[in-house]
Amino acid sequence: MKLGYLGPQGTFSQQAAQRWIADKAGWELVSYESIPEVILGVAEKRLDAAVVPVENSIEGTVNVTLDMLVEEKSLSIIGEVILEVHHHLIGKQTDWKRVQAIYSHPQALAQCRGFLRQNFQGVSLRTAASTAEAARIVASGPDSWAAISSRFAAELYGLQVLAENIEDYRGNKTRFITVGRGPVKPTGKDKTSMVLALPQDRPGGLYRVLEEFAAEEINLTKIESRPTKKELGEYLFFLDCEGHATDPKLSRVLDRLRRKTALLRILGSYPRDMGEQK
Ligand SMILES: O=C(O)C(=O)C[C@]1(C(=O)O)C=C[C@@H](O)C=C1
Repeated sequence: MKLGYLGPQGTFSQQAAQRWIADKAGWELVSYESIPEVILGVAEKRLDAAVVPVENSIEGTVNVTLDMLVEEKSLSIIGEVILEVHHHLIGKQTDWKRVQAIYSHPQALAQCRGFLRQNFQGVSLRTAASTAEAARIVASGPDSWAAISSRFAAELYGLQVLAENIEDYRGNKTRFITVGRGPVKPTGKDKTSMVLALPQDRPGGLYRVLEEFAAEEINLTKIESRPTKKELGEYLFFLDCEGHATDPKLSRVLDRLRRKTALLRILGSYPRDMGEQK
């Protein structure tokens, strides 16, 4: 079975993918160059599943992942991995004064924005397809280039560490989801993700959705809105809650929501990552 991830070797996505298969047999990892390509790989059945980042504790949602989940209707979420993310400034040499360009993935640059503003004002910030790709670029470029990447990538691409743990807030975590083909059996410690649209713009529309979760005492773990892309001010709502869609309480809620929404799609019920969650 093939599990896709955002490569090249040494990305946080690879670490998350390795965590997801740690207790499973028969999976091999396949590297892709972008998040859309890896998700399409699953939709077009070249892959059995893929691990992709969906949100970060500092920078928020990875929009492309949510958008592709809506577009690719054959996909469902079958797992999650929460990873602690520590960024390091790495390069061919360790003198900060010689750094003229810093490469990284936009999410990583954003997670270290304060550090960069304080210490590298005026230095050119350049985006790369992933943190490991940034390390790879720096390894084959001049000494004045540096990358924001993981320690693992530094070792892999033969680079040195100029500064450690440069993320702007401690406890930086990224949540990844495994996108594949469902359904997944209940484990008793599950989470359900869904996307919905309200029938019309009227007072209390979202409240009437949320009251159903409150009535059954179901804990919501996330709510997020994304534009429908059709009309300014029109939104899709992404909700995550505790429980499996087949649990009696949650399936009662979902039945009632079907009558209260213009669109309701269950993106998946899957085991929660309890590993790094407090
Ligand atoms: O570039 C990587 O290493 C990735 O796996 C991507 C990614 C992301 O898009 O959020 C994953 C974890 C970190 O939040 C930074 C970058």
